[in-house]
Amino acid sequence: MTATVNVYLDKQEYGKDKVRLLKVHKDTNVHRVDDLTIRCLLSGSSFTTSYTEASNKAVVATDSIKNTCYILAKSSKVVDTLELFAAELANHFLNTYGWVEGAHVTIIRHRWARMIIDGKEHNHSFWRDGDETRQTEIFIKRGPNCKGRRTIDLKSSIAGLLVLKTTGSSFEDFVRDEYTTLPETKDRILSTCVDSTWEFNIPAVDSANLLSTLGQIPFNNIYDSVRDVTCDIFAKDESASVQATLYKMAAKSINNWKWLERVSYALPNRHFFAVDLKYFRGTKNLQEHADVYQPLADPSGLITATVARSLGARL
Ligand SMILES: O=c1[nH]c(=O)c2[nH]c(=O)[nH]c2[nH]1
Repeated sequence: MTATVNVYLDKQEYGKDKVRLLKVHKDTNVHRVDDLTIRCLLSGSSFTTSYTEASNKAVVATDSIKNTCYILAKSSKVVDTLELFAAELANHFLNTYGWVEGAHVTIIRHRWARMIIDGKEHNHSFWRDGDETRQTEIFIKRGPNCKGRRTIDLKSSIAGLLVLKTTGSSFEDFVRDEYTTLPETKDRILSTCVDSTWEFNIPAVDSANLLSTLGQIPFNNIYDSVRDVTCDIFAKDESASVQATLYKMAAKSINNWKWLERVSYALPNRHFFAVDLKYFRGTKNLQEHADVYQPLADPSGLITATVARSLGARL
Protein backbone atom coordinates (compact mmCIF):
# COMPACT_ATOMS: atom_id res chain seq x y z
CA MET A 1 0.00 0.00 0.00
CA THR A 2 1.26 3.46 -0.88
CA ALA A 3 1.09 5.91 1.99
CA THR A 4 -1.33 8.80 1.40
CA VAL A 5 0.43 12.12 1.33
CA ASN A 6 -1.40 15.41 1.76
CA VAL A 7 -0.60 17.62 -1.20
CA TYR A 8 -1.83 20.80 -2.76
CA LEU A 9 -1.28 22.53 -6.10
CA ASP A 10 1.47 24.99 -5.29
CA LYS A 11 1.99 26.72 -8.65
CA GLN A 12 0.59 26.49 -12.13
CA GLU A 13 0.91 28.18 -15.51
CA TYR A 14 -0.05 26.80 -18.88
CA GLY A 15 -0.20 27.92 -22.48
CA LYS A 16 1.57 27.58 -25.82
CA ASP A 17 5.32 27.51 -26.28
CA LYS A 18 7.45 27.87 -29.42
CA VAL A 19 4.80 29.59 -31.52
CA ARG A 20 6.75 30.49 -34.66
CA LEU A 21 5.67 33.62 -36.48
CA LEU A 22 7.12 35.77 -39.25
CA LYS A 23 5.64 39.22 -39.70
CA VAL A 24 6.55 41.00 -42.92
CA HIS A 25 6.10 44.78 -42.82
CA LYS A 26 5.06 45.76 -46.32
CA ASP A 27 4.15 49.41 -45.70
CA THR A 28 6.76 50.42 -48.31
CA ASN A 29 8.57 48.31 -50.90
CA VAL A 30 11.51 48.21 -48.46
CA HIS A 31 10.16 45.25 -46.52
CA ARG A 32 11.09 44.58 -42.87
CA VAL A 33 10.75 41.26 -41.05
CA ASP A 34 10.17 40.15 -37.48
CA ASP A 35 10.92 36.45 -37.03
CA LEU A 36 9.59 35.48 -33.62
CA THR A 37 9.24 32.53 -31.26
CA ILE A 38 6.52 33.18 -28.69
CA ARG A 39 5.53 31.59 -25.40
CA CYS A 40 2.20 32.62 -23.79
CA LEU A 41 1.33 31.20 -20.37
CA LEU A 42 -1.83 31.90 -18.39
CA SER A 43 -2.42 31.51 -14.67
CA GLY A 44 -5.06 32.08 -12.00
CA SER A 45 -6.95 30.24 -9.30
CA SER A 46 -9.75 29.34 -11.77
CA PHE A 47 -7.36 26.94 -13.44
CA THR A 48 -6.77 24.96 -10.25
CA THR A 49 -9.60 22.53 -10.95
CA SER A 50 -8.19 21.72 -14.36
CA TYR A 51 -5.29 20.10 -12.50
CA THR A 52 -7.05 18.80 -9.40
CA GLU A 53 -10.52 17.84 -10.66
CA ALA A 54 -10.03 17.28 -14.38
CA SER A 55 -12.36 20.17 -15.17
CA ASN A 56 -11.60 22.06 -18.38
CA LYS A 57 -14.42 24.61 -17.87
CA ALA A 58 -11.98 27.51 -17.43
CA VAL A 59 -9.33 26.29 -19.84
CA VAL A 60 -8.66 28.43 -22.90
CA ALA A 61 -7.21 25.82 -25.27
CA THR A 62 -3.53 26.28 -25.92
CA ASP A 63 -4.49 25.99 -29.58
CA SER A 64 -6.62 29.15 -29.18
CA ILE A 65 -3.69 30.85 -27.44
CA LYS A 66 -1.54 30.03 -30.50
CA ASN A 67 -4.23 31.38 -32.85
CA THR A 68 -4.35 34.60 -30.82
CA CYS A 69 -0.64 35.19 -31.49
CA TYR A 70 -1.26 35.16 -35.24
CA ILE A 71 -4.49 37.20 -35.06
CA LEU A 72 -2.89 39.93 -32.95
CA ALA A 73 0.23 39.95 -35.14
CA LYS A 74 -2.08 40.69 -38.07
CA SER A 75 -3.65 43.80 -36.52
CA SER A 76 -0.84 44.97 -34.23
CA LYS A 77 1.13 48.13 -34.98
CA VAL A 78 3.90 47.21 -32.53
CA VAL A 79 5.23 43.81 -33.58
CA ASP A 80 8.60 45.44 -34.28
CA THR A 81 8.94 46.43 -30.62
CA LEU A 82 9.05 43.10 -28.79
CA GLU A 83 8.19 44.57 -25.40
CA LEU A 84 5.05 46.30 -26.71
CA PHE A 85 3.86 43.29 -28.70
CA ALA A 86 4.38 41.06 -25.66
CA ALA A 87 2.42 43.56 -23.54
CA GLU A 88 -0.37 43.70 -26.13
CA LEU A 89 -0.64 39.91 -26.15
CA ALA A 90 -0.55 39.54 -22.37
CA ASN A 91 -3.10 42.29 -21.78
CA HIS A 92 -5.35 40.79 -24.44
CA PHE A 93 -5.66 37.58 -22.42
CA LEU A 94 -6.42 39.50 -19.22
CA ASN A 95 -9.03 41.69 -20.98
CA THR A 96 -10.68 38.83 -22.85
CA TYR A 97 -10.90 36.21 -20.09
CA GLY A 98 -11.98 37.79 -16.81
CA TRP A 99 -10.78 34.81 -14.76
CA VAL A 100 -7.18 34.96 -16.01
CA GLU A 101 -5.12 36.52 -13.22
CA GLY A 102 -1.70 36.50 -14.83
CA ALA A 103 -0.40 36.43 -18.38
CA HIS A 104 3.24 35.62 -18.97
CA VAL A 105 4.59 36.21 -22.46
CA THR A 106 8.12 35.58 -23.69
CA ILE A 107 9.20 36.53 -27.20
CA ILE A 108 12.48 35.65 -28.91
CA ARG A 109 13.44 37.56 -32.05
CA HIS A 110 15.74 35.82 -34.54
CA ARG A 111 18.15 37.85 -36.64
CA TRP A 112 17.67 38.66 -40.29
CA ALA A 113 20.07 41.27 -41.72
CA ARG A 114 19.41 42.98 -45.03
CA MET A 115 21.52 41.60 -47.91
CA ILE A 116 23.94 43.96 -49.63
CA ILE A 117 23.50 43.36 -53.36
CA ASP A 118 25.41 45.38 -55.98
CA GLY A 119 26.70 47.52 -53.10
CA LYS A 120 23.18 48.45 -51.91
CA GLU A 121 20.86 47.20 -49.17
CA HIS A 122 18.32 44.96 -50.83
CA ASN A 123 14.62 45.74 -50.41
CA HIS A 124 13.36 42.28 -49.59
CA SER A 125 16.27 39.82 -49.19
CA PHE A 126 17.88 38.95 -45.87
CA TRP A 127 20.52 36.66 -44.40
CA ARG A 128 20.93 35.21 -40.93
CA ASP A 129 23.92 37.06 -39.44
CA GLY A 130 24.39 34.90 -36.35
CA ASP A 131 22.53 32.96 -33.70
CA GLU A 132 22.27 35.88 -31.29
CA THR A 133 18.70 36.70 -30.28
CA ARG A 134 16.82 39.57 -28.71
CA GLN A 135 14.28 38.51 -26.09
CA THR A 136 11.66 39.96 -23.82
CA GLU A 137 9.63 38.51 -20.97
CA ILE A 138 6.57 40.23 -19.53
CA PHE A 139 4.35 39.08 -16.68
CA ILE A 140 1.18 41.15 -16.34
CA LYS A 141 -1.04 40.58 -13.31
CA ARG A 142 -4.52 41.82 -12.62
CA GLY A 143 -4.71 44.12 -9.58
CA PRO A 144 -6.07 42.13 -6.62
CA ASN A 145 -8.75 44.67 -5.65
CA CYS A 146 -9.17 46.47 -8.91
CA LYS A 147 -9.76 44.27 -11.95
CA GLY A 148 -8.70 47.01 -14.40
CA ARG A 149 -5.37 47.62 -12.66
CA ARG A 150 -2.27 45.91 -13.99
CA THR A 151 1.10 45.22 -12.39
CA ILE A 152 3.91 44.63 -14.84
CA ASP A 153 7.19 42.73 -14.50
CA LEU A 154 9.22 43.31 -17.63
CA LYS A 155 12.72 42.35 -18.62
CA SER A 156 14.51 42.12 -21.93
CA SER A 157 17.70 40.47 -23.00
CA ILE A 158 20.35 39.70 -25.53
CA ALA A 159 21.31 36.04 -25.73
CA GLY A 160 24.18 34.41 -27.56
CA LEU A 161 26.24 37.41 -28.68
CA LEU A 162 29.58 35.75 -29.44
CA VAL A 163 32.59 38.09 -29.15
CA LEU A 164 36.38 37.75 -29.13
CA LYS A 165 39.30 40.13 -28.68
CA THR A 166 42.91 39.23 -29.36
CA THR A 167 44.58 41.53 -26.82
CA GLY A 168 43.65 44.09 -24.17
CA SER A 169 42.91 41.45 -21.53
CA SER A 170 45.01 40.32 -18.58
CA PHE A 171 44.47 38.11 -15.53
CA GLU A 172 46.94 38.55 -12.69
CA ASP A 173 47.20 38.65 -8.92
CA PHE A 174 44.69 35.86 -8.24
CA VAL A 175 45.01 33.29 -5.44
CA ARG A 176 48.12 31.10 -5.82
CA ASP A 177 48.20 27.95 -3.75
CA GLU A 178 48.81 24.25 -4.15
CA TYR A 179 45.77 23.95 -6.44
CA THR A 180 47.01 26.55 -8.91
CA THR A 181 48.56 25.76 -12.29
CA LEU A 182 47.32 28.77 -14.33
CA PRO A 183 50.13 31.25 -15.01
CA GLU A 184 49.48 34.95 -14.60
CA THR A 185 49.09 36.72 -17.93
CA LYS A 186 49.31 40.35 -19.01
CA ASP A 187 47.97 39.57 -22.46
CA ARG A 188 45.42 36.94 -23.36
CA ILE A 189 42.53 36.30 -25.70
CA LEU A 190 39.16 37.22 -24.25
CA SER A 191 36.09 35.58 -25.71
CA THR A 192 32.59 35.16 -24.39
CA CYS A 193 29.03 34.52 -25.44
CA VAL A 194 27.09 37.39 -23.92
CA ASP A 195 23.77 36.90 -22.18
CA SER A 196 22.56 40.21 -20.79
CA THR A 197 19.21 41.01 -19.17
CA TRP A 198 17.86 44.42 -18.23
CA GLU A 199 14.88 44.78 -15.89
CA PHE A 200 12.49 47.70 -16.17
CA ASN A 201 10.90 49.60 -13.33
CA ILE A 202 7.27 50.08 -14.36
CA PRO A 203 4.60 51.40 -11.98
CA ALA A 204 1.16 49.75 -11.89
CA VAL A 205 -1.15 51.13 -14.54
CA ASP A 206 -4.81 50.88 -15.65
CA SER A 207 -5.40 48.40 -18.45
CA ALA A 208 -6.69 51.14 -20.76
CA ASN A 209 -3.42 53.09 -20.38
CA LEU A 210 -1.07 50.15 -20.44
CA LEU A 211 0.11 50.35 -24.03
CA SER A 212 0.33 54.15 -24.11
CA THR A 213 2.33 54.16 -20.84
CA LEU A 214 4.74 51.50 -22.10
CA GLY A 215 4.85 53.29 -25.46
CA GLN A 216 6.78 56.12 -23.79
CA ILE A 217 9.74 53.84 -23.13
CA PRO A 218 12.18 53.69 -26.08
CA PHE A 219 12.59 49.91 -25.95
CA ASN A 220 14.30 49.54 -29.32
CA ASN A 221 16.80 52.32 -28.52
CA ILE A 222 17.52 50.71 -25.14
CA TYR A 223 18.18 47.35 -26.80
CA ASP A 224 20.50 48.96 -29.39
CA SER A 225 22.26 50.89 -26.65
CA VAL A 226 22.83 47.92 -24.30
CA ARG A 227 24.25 45.99 -27.24
CA ASP A 228 26.48 48.91 -28.26
CA VAL A 229 27.66 49.46 -24.66
CA THR A 230 28.44 45.75 -24.35
CA CYS A 231 30.52 45.74 -27.54
CA ASP A 232 32.13 49.15 -26.87
CA ILE A 233 33.32 48.24 -23.37
CA PHE A 234 34.32 44.75 -24.46
CA ALA A 235 36.53 46.22 -27.20
CA LYS A 236 37.98 49.25 -25.35
CA ASP A 237 38.37 48.04 -21.77
CA GLU A 238 41.90 47.04 -20.74
CA SER A 239 40.29 44.10 -19.00
CA ALA A 240 41.71 42.99 -15.63
CA SER A 241 39.16 40.16 -15.51
CA VAL A 242 35.77 39.20 -16.91
CA GLN A 243 34.30 40.29 -13.56
CA ALA A 244 35.66 43.84 -13.84
CA THR A 245 34.62 44.26 -17.48
CA LEU A 246 31.12 42.90 -16.77
CA TYR A 247 30.59 45.43 -13.97
CA LYS A 248 31.52 48.36 -16.23
CA MET A 249 29.06 47.18 -18.90
CA ALA A 250 26.14 46.81 -16.50
CA ALA A 251 26.80 50.06 -14.63
CA LYS A 252 26.96 52.06 -17.86
CA SER A 253 23.56 50.89 -19.11
CA ILE A 254 21.88 51.60 -15.76
CA ASN A 255 23.35 55.09 -15.84
CA ASN A 256 22.26 55.59 -19.45
CA TRP A 257 18.57 54.70 -19.00
CA LYS A 258 16.39 55.83 -16.11
CA TRP A 259 13.87 53.03 -16.71
CA LEU A 260 16.39 50.30 -15.93
CA GLU A 261 16.41 48.92 -12.41
CA ARG A 262 18.86 46.07 -12.75
CA VAL A 263 21.20 44.79 -15.44
CA SER A 264 22.57 41.25 -15.35
CA TYR A 265 25.23 39.49 -17.37
CA ALA A 266 26.20 35.86 -17.69
CA LEU A 267 29.59 35.69 -19.38
CA PRO A 268 31.24 32.34 -20.04
CA ASN A 269 35.02 32.78 -20.23
CA ARG A 270 35.85 30.77 -23.35
CA HIS A 271 39.45 29.78 -22.91
CA PHE A 272 42.10 29.92 -25.63
CA PHE A 273 45.45 28.48 -24.64
CA ALA A 274 48.66 29.28 -26.52
CA VAL A 275 50.04 25.97 -27.83
CA ASP A 276 53.51 25.14 -26.50
CA LEU A 277 55.54 24.41 -29.66
CA LYS A 278 59.02 24.33 -28.17
CA TYR A 279 59.28 20.57 -28.87
CA PHE A 280 59.40 21.48 -32.58
CA ARG A 281 62.81 23.05 -33.23
CA GLY A 282 62.42 25.19 -30.13
CA THR A 283 59.56 27.20 -31.70
CA LYS A 284 58.49 30.04 -29.39
CA ASN A 285 54.70 30.36 -29.01
CA LEU A 286 54.16 31.22 -25.34
CA GLN A 287 53.63 34.58 -23.57
CA GLU A 288 54.64 37.47 -25.87
CA HIS A 289 55.38 35.02 -28.74
CA ALA A 290 51.86 33.53 -28.84
CA ASP A 291 49.85 33.65 -32.04
CA VAL A 292 48.68 30.03 -32.38
CA TYR A 293 46.03 29.11 -29.84
CA GLN A 294 43.89 26.09 -29.05
CA PRO A 295 40.27 27.05 -28.32
CA LEU A 296 39.06 24.90 -25.44
CA ALA A 297 35.51 23.62 -26.04
CA ASP A 298 34.94 22.80 -22.36
CA PRO A 299 35.13 23.70 -19.58
CA SER A 300 34.65 27.46 -19.60
CA GLY A 301 34.64 29.88 -16.72
CA LEU A 302 31.24 31.41 -16.01
CA ILE A 303 31.06 34.89 -14.56
CA THR A 304 27.63 36.24 -13.61
CA ALA A 305 26.42 39.31 -11.78
CA THR A 306 23.44 41.61 -11.42
CA VAL A 307 24.06 45.32 -10.96
CA ALA A 308 21.18 47.31 -9.46
CA ARG A 309 20.39 51.01 -9.20
CA SER A 310 21.19 52.22 -5.69
CA LEU A 311 18.30 53.16 -3.42
CA GLY A 312 17.85 56.91 -3.62
CA ALA A 313 19.57 57.11 -7.00
CA ARG A 314 16.23 58.20 -8.53
CA LEU A 315 15.86 61.25 -6.27
O1 LIG B 1 38.60 36.88 -15.97
C1 LIG B 1 38.81 35.85 -15.31
N1 LIG B 1 38.18 35.66 -14.12
C2 LIG B 1 38.37 34.54 -13.36
O2 LIG B 1 37.79 34.42 -12.24
C3 LIG B 1 39.24 33.55 -13.87
N2 LIG B 1 39.64 32.33 -13.40
C4 LIG B 1 40.46 31.79 -14.35
O3 LIG B 1 41.03 30.65 -14.27
N3 LIG B 1 40.62 32.65 -15.40
C5 LIG B 1 39.88 33.75 -15.13
N4 LIG B 1 39.63 34.89 -15.83
